[in-house]
Amino acid sequence: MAQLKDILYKVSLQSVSGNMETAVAQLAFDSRKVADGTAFVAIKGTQVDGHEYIEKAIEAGAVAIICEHLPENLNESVTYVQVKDSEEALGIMSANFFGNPSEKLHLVAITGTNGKTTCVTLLYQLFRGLGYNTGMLSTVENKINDEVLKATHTTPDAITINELLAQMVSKGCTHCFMEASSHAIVQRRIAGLKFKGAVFTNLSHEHLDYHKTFDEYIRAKKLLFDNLPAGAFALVNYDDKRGPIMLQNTKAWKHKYALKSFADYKAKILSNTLQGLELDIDGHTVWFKLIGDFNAYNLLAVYGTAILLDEEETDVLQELSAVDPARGRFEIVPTKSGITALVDYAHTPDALENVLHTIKEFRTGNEKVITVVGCGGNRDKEKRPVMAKIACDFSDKVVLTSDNPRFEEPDAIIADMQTGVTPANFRKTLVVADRREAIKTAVSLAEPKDIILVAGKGHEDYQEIKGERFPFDDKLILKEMLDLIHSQD
Ligand SMILES: CC(=O)N[C@H]1[C@@H](OP(=O)(O)OP(=O)(O)OC[C@H]2O[C@@H](n3ccc(=O)[nH]c3=O)[C@H](O)[C@@H]2O)O[C@H](CO)[C@@H](O)[C@@H]1O[C@H](C)C(=O)N[C@@H](C)C(=O)N[C@H](CCC(=O)O)C(=O)O
Ligand SMILES: Nc1ncnc2c1ncn2[C@@H]1O[C@H](COP(=O)(O)OP(=O)(O)OP(=O)(O)O)[C@@H](O)[C@H]1O
Ligand SMILES: N[C@H](CCC[C@H](N)C(=O)O)C(=O)O
Ligand SMILES: [Mg+2]
Repeated sequence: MAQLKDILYKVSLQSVSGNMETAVAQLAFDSRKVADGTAFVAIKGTQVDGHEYIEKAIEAGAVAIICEHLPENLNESVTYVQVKDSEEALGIMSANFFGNPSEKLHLVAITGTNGKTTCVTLLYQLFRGLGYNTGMLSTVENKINDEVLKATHTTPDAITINELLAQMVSKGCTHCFMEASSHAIVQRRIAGLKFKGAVFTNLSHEHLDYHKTFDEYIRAKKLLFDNLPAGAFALVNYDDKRGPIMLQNTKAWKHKYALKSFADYKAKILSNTLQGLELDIDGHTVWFKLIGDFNAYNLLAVYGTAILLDEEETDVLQELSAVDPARGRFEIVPTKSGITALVDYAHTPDALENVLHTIKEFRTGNEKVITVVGCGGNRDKEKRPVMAKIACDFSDKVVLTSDNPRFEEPDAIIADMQTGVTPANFRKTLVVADRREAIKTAVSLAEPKDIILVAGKGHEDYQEIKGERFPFDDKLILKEMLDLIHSQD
């Protein structure tokens, strides 16, 4: 139990009606989760306005209401607090409620269009290997040391973040690495957190359904750096056009990593094979298990972060050479058939191009590359034709299919993708809306030595259709079909 006034410490208040010493047992921003003694924060969302649920929250036992505008009739037994920005208030309140756990460990955020999960996963493994109690918040899973907790978002809501950080602190964690999605930054899910550092991976086309313009998307990412305190570090990819923009207005200590540009942390790719990458990092030659040029950037970002956290160069590189990629990222499905089958979470044009470019570097030219790809429903529509075009340009056969259609019709999403297929490429494409059948088709078309890429879902173990998540795992289905169709090869 904490007093309302303590939970509101550092929140800028516009008006108060009622008792600020009210005891608060829990916070909630969803009226359906309110119980006796709750402080309910009303948030204007993308679907509905939380202010419309204030009455419901009070009926369910809310003792305090935090909102941007007050309801007409006030309930005398409830404290009303008016704030300018409820999302920001929720962030700060959550941090206060859980005892500001981010101040009690080294918290580092990774942002960018691609590579966040990869970087936090590498950092988590690296710091575990270096002997630290470590936490991680990622798209794939959240972790407190070896304990695995299910993740629902790339960056959880403010209450969940702080609750998890508090658990990490109580379990002795000294470090936590988290992804900061652009949605989370704009929705202020990370307000109230104290970051030791922030890392920028790259920026390319994504989420314009939500951010509307590319400039707004850039601004969302930049906000993370603008809000860093002096004394924190900002580490950015200086080969990315937007790297310098991230550093423009930050008070943090500025650092750069790059393969091509002048930077504090530099790497050179010495060799790049299906077995891994050999890099020269700051004068040390090291082998890594990760595959593909783009992973050289991720490894370098992780190396720079570790050095900025005062770790020893050689210890870091030794540990890092043993770490595994994140689940569903360029993951090769073992098969005896001689077919190279892989699953990758590439769900943006840039990621798809990177992965297919990597495959192009390995292939001899005597085999077929068969790509299975779809685009998410109720998400950025502009990326659909672009992803179809990239898939066609880099593959010999493309099976266009579904990837979490959500509330859209799968055929309509595929039709949007097809507008990116040029007449010359048309003969390369097949449409199989059912993803399981699409994978089966790709496997049937493949012969020994061919390469199959199933893109877009990576670690996901579901297909989301009309609000329901049905079990679906690209890797398992790919394996099942390979065993079924190619067991005699
Ligand atoms: C578009 C988006 O980001 N939506 C997030 C947002 O919900 P919203 O704005 O749609 O909320 P809403 O349904 O309009 O409701 C508004 C308010 O009324 C409240 N309410 C609503 C109904 C009710 O009966 N009572 C009630 O109190 C809601 O709890 C909410 O506070 O705030 C919710 C609480 O934090 C999130 O769960 C929700 O994530 C949805 C499920 C989602 O799919 N988000 C994705 C796009 C997302 O966040 N993705 C990024 C990763 C992207 C990437 O990296 O590629 C992520 O960080 O996961
Ligand atoms: N540094 C990088 N640059 C470009 N593409 C990358 C990079 N790292 C990974 N990728 C590609 O992007 C895909 C997603 O990688 P990852 O899951 O690490 O990114 P993410 O930023 O966490 O994505 P999300 O926003 O969906 O959580 C990978 O499967 C790979 O295809
Ligand atoms: N974090 C991203 C993941 C997209 C993954 C892809 N499989 C899809 O569903 O579009 C999102 O929620 O937009
Ligand atoms: Mg991620």
